[in-house]
Order: sequence, then structure tokens, then C-alpha cells
Amino acid sequence: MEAMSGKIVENVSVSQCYQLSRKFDTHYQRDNFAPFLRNMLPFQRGKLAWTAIPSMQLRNFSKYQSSFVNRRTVHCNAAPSTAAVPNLDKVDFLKLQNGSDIRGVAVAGVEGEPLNLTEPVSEAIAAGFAAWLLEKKKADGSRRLSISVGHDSRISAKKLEDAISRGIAGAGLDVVQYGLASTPAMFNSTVTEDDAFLCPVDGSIMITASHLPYNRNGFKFFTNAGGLGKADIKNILERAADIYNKFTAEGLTSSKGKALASVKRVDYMNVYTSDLVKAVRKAAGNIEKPLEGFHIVVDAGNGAGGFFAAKVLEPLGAVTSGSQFLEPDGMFPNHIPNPEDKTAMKAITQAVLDNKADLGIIFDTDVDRSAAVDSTGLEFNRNRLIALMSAIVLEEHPGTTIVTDSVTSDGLTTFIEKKLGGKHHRFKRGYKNVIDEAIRLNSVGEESHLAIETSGHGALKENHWLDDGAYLMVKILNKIASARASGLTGGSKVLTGLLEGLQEPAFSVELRLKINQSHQDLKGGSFRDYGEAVLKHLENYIDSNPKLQKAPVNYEGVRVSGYGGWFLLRLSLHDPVLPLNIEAPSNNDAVLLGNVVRAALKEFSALDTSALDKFVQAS
Ligand SMILES: O=P(O)(O)OC[C@H]1O[C@H](O)[C@H](O)[C@@H](O)[C@@H]1O
Repeated sequence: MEAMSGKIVENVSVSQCYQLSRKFDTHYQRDNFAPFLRNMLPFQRGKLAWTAIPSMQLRNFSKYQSSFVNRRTVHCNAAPSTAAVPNLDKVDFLKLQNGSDIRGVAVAGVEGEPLNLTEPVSEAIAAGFAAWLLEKKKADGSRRLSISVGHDSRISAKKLEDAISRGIAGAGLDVVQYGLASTPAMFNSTVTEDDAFLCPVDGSIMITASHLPYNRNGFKFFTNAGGLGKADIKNILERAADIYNKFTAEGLTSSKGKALASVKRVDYMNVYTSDLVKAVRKAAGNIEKPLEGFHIVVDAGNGAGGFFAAKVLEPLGAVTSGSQFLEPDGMFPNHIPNPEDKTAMKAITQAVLDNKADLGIIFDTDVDRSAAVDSTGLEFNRNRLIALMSAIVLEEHPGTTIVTDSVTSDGLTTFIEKKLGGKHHRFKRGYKNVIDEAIRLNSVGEESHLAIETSGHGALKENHWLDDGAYLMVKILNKIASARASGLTGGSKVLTGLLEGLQEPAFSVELRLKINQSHQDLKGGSFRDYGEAVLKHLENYIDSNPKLQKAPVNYEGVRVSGYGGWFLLRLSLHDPVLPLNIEAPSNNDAVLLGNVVRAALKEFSALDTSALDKFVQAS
């Protein structure tokens, strides 16, 4: 980070090696460059490692040398043209929308996954966001708007950062690059008041595809009003499609020039992490090192969350030895950075036990999700994390409503309502859905301070309703630090104690049933229509069975109680899939529930029920 310590590094060069002529080769660097980027990401191993990429590349990677040299020569000799660039790939921009995010394939080489998030596409999307922002902020030209750009550890991060920077600069806005960053930090940069760090920015873009495989990437967008929603993303993609179709060689060259001349670089993660440190110190009664004596291990899964050990826990006095996978590595060689993933949770649990640590903390790739592990190896993820956060929030705000996703346990409702005295509002899956619902409840007079999903996304009212995995962990640290300050010992036992009385199902499973989109039964209709028809049929089927009861209040899919447990069948937010969650007091009861669903769905031949068949037959 030394190279960043002067806060602002002026006019960072946007790597020229990517700036090859789009006119002559639209398939430029996409295939060739990505595998090497992991060695060049800025801040790799804590240093600003990226300098003079073109020469490095040409020297080191002779396999690609001739094509790079040729293309550069072509570019230099290319005459500017005002005609639209003729041979850019045709792209269906709207297909890149994934709820309130943009997601696509940014690295070639995986069979059946063609590239669709190329650099020109990303440049157009950034220009689309810039145009959207100018309109939103009613900019009148008296002040240049600025956009911060950050990324996670993915191998395509750098090339997309450059493309995004060109798109913004080409639209006449200022670009402030943060390098490796977390998604929540990017939102924070729109509300931080600090001229020295060029804050607040007017808008922000995070380049990330969360826990998805290495070849994917995507974008999340923020303003000071929070994360953009579905309608805004659609609007941006429509603008981007239009911009893309009108790209000219001259325009692209000009954007490149503007980016080269104007991009600034700031070490914003320093600001963000010192705010987290301040929050814990304050909660512990302004003690400088409230975590002194605690041993806390962090598992960042080689995503962007490695900062939490050195920049948050250590300044607070914690020992972090035994922390693992803190180095950014976009091939994710150790485990998927995802607190919902069993292997990932096993890895952090093992690290806690091996190091005899008081607490373990794990993040997803871009740090908007997290989970923890106590000193005995008990996992605080999924329903338990929600229960823990509810206990903490309800101590501060008695009676408040906790908004959760739809796949939460019945035992969690009992815990929140009977033990903690709060109200459980079980809503839909999707972090944006739960956050927006909590905001809506407040607006109609129902107080809510926490919106949280079993996925590990959680947002607090006190933190601008931002889903920030690091902030969730700060709330947990506050709890152990203030317990220590008031003389209680026992490390994470204070957290485990908060879960006393939480009933957990003996058996729980999620089975994902795929809809075959090319099956004739879809009759050319969408998988959503087909999925809705399946759900309608299931609902009618349940009505005719007196042993089963439909949940009286339900916002998503079909949730049914019976045999001492429950199941929920719903449509996935993104995929042609009907996820089926079952929780029951025993495996047998879960099979009885599974058989109900199987019998109800047997006529839907476009639905692949093999996962369910296997489950009921194996048991
Ligand atoms: O509907 P599903 O396919 O289970 O996916 C649902 C999940 O998708 C993404 O991972 C979102 O970030 C989560 O907020 C959401 O809960």
C-alpha cells in the first residue's frame, strides 16, 4: 500500500495494453490476457503491484507476443473514424441483468459459457450509468460529477476497471479508482465527507460477481440513496445498449485519452476501515484496544476481505494469527468465498479449533456477507446468525421487527417473538428484497432495525440500510468487547449464550429442481410462467390434503406445515430452478414432506425432480 499512502495518486495510467483497436479485433485480450491478471492486481500482497503492464506483458508472455505487437501497431496506425464500429459482438444487454446487479462471463475458456461481459460492453455500461447519474443528480454542468470504482479479487478485475474508467471518463465525469475494495466500502464513499479522499463521490461502481466462479464478473451500483434497484439497472442497460451500438473508433480513442489524463487513485479502504475501528472503540466505551486478549481468526477465501485482520482486528488489539486465505486470488484456490458453503464453513471452523481461537470470521468475495464461528466450533451462519443479530439488535431496540428471507426456520420465529420479544417478518429471498421491505415497514410506521438473509447478507438501519458483512461482524465484536469491558470473561461464550432457547430443526435440506427451458411443455413460454404454474398446482394439491396447512402469511412460493416440519417451494430469483427447502424433526418426516411435493409435481415433465427423487429414495 506504500504507493497509495499519499492519499491521492494523480493520473493513474489506464493500462495501455488493453487499448487495442476495437475496429480490427473485437476479440482482443479477452482470451489471452485474463490468466495473467492475477499476478498484476494492484495491492496484491498488500502492495501496489501493477506498473508498466504493457512492457511486462510483452516480455513475459511470448506465446501471445506477436498478436499483441501486431494489434498495437494496428491501433497506432488506425485512422480515427466517426462511423459506428462495425464488428463489435452483438450483445443482449438486458440478459446481463441479475436482479439489482449486473453479472456476466468475463473470462473465456469455460465450455458453454461464452463471453458476454467484454471490455466494450463494460465501457458502455459505465457510460450508461454516467448518463443515468447525470440525469438523477440533475447536473447542470456547474460541477463535474465523480464516480468511485472498486473491485474484488477476480482475475478479470483490472481489465474491467480500465474499461469502466474509460466509460465514465468518456462521458465527462471524474473517475476515482480504489483498487481492491469491498462492496460496502463503495457505498460508503458516497456518504463519507472527506475532501482529502475526494469524498463524497456522486456514484460508485463495484466490480464483483460475489461467490460465483472465477470466469464471471459483474457490477453493483450505488448512490448516497443506497444500492440501485432492478428498474434502475434495466434503465442503465438500455442506455448502454444504445451507447454500444453507436460506438465509433474516434469516440473510443477519445475516452481512452480522457481516462489516461484524468483517472485518480485513492486508498479509500483506509477511511472505511478506520470508521469500523472507531465504531468498536466507541461501543466499548472509548477504549483504544477493546479486543486485547482475544484471538480472532479471519478467513477471506482469497476474496477482498483480507483487510479485516490487519486493518480492523489488530488495531483493536486482537491477535489474528492463524487467519487464512487473506491474499487476493481470483482463482479461489482454497474454497469458494461464501459463508453458505459447507466447505468454506468447515475451513474456518477448523482454523478456530486448530488455533484455539476465541472466534472465527468468514467473508464472501466482496465482503457484503459474513458468518462467524465460536471457540467450540459452533457456526453462526444462516438461521443462527440471524438469531444472534436479532438478539443484539433487540437489546438495543426492544420490540422491533426483524425482516428475513423466506427460507428461515419456524424455530427462528419462535425465538425472535417469544424469547426476544420482537416481531419476525418472514419476507422473500433476495438481499434487496429484505432491505426494501424493512425500509417500507418503517415508512408505514412499523419500526424495523434489521433486514437479514440466511445467505449472510444483513443490513441495519443505523448503517444506512447497507448490507455490509464487515459491519455485521463489528456488531458482534462490539458485544464481546463491551462484555469484556464490563468484566465478563469467556470470549465468544457471551455470543453463544445469546442463542439459548433457539430451537433448531433436526433435519434440513435444500434441493434445487431445474426447469428444462427447451422442453416442449413450456410451449415457447418463459420458465417463470412454467414455475408459476407448478406452484399454483402445488397450492391446489395442498388444499385437498387435511394433514397439511399452508402458511397463513406467505410472500413467496408455497410454504406448507405438516409432519412436525415445513417445506417451501419457490422460484429462484435468477435461475430456471425451483428451490425446495424442507425442515423436519427427523429424516423420515422430511421424506414424508418430500413425497407430498413429488406426488404433486409428477405431471410436470419439464421439471427435473431427480434431486428430490434421489432424496426420498435414499432415505
Ligand atoms: O433464489 P436463489 O437462486 O436461491 O438465489 C437467491 C440469492 O441470490 C443471490 O445470491 C443474492 O445475493 C441473495 O440475496 C439471494 O438470496
